[in-house]
Amino acid sequence: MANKTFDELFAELERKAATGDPGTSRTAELVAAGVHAIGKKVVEEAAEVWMAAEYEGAERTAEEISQLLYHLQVMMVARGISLADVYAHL
Ligand SMILES: N=c1c2ncn([C@@H]3O[C@H](COP(=O)(O)OP(=O)(O)OP(=O)(O)O)[C@@H](O)[C@H]3O)c2ncn1[C@@H]1O[C@H](COP(=O)(O)O)[C@@H](O)[C@H]1O
Repeated sequence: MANKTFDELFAELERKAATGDPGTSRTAELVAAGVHAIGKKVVEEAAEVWMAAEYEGAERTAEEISQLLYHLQVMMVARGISLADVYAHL
C-alpha cells in the first residue's frame, strides 16, 4: 500500500464511493453495505488495535491503526461527513 496522507486517502475514498465498482473497490462495497455493516467493521478494527497494542508489537499495532482509520473514513463518506466536520471538533 503506497504512503498517503489522511486527506489524500479521504479524497480517494469519496471518489471510490461515488464511482467505484463494489466488485473491485472495498470502499464502494462497504458504502453499499451501509452504516450498520461499516459500524461493525469499525468496532472490530478498534478491538484489533487494542489487542495489538497490548499483546503485539508496534508495527502490528500501526497496521491495525491504519485499518481503523480507513474504516472510520469509510463511515464518514457513508454519512456525508467531511474532514472539516471532524477537524472542527479536534
Ligand atoms: N487503506 C485501505 C484499507 N485498509 C483496510 N482495508 C480493508 O480492510 C480489510 C482489513 O480488515 P480485515 O482484516 O477484517 O479483512 P477481511 O477479513 O478481509 O474483512 P471482512 O471480510 O471480515 O470484512 C482489508 O482486507 C481491506 O479490505 C482497506 N481497503 C482499502 N484501503 C485503501 O483505500 C483505497 C481505495 O480502495 P478500494 O476502495 O478497495 O479501491 C486504496 O488506496 C486502498 O489502498
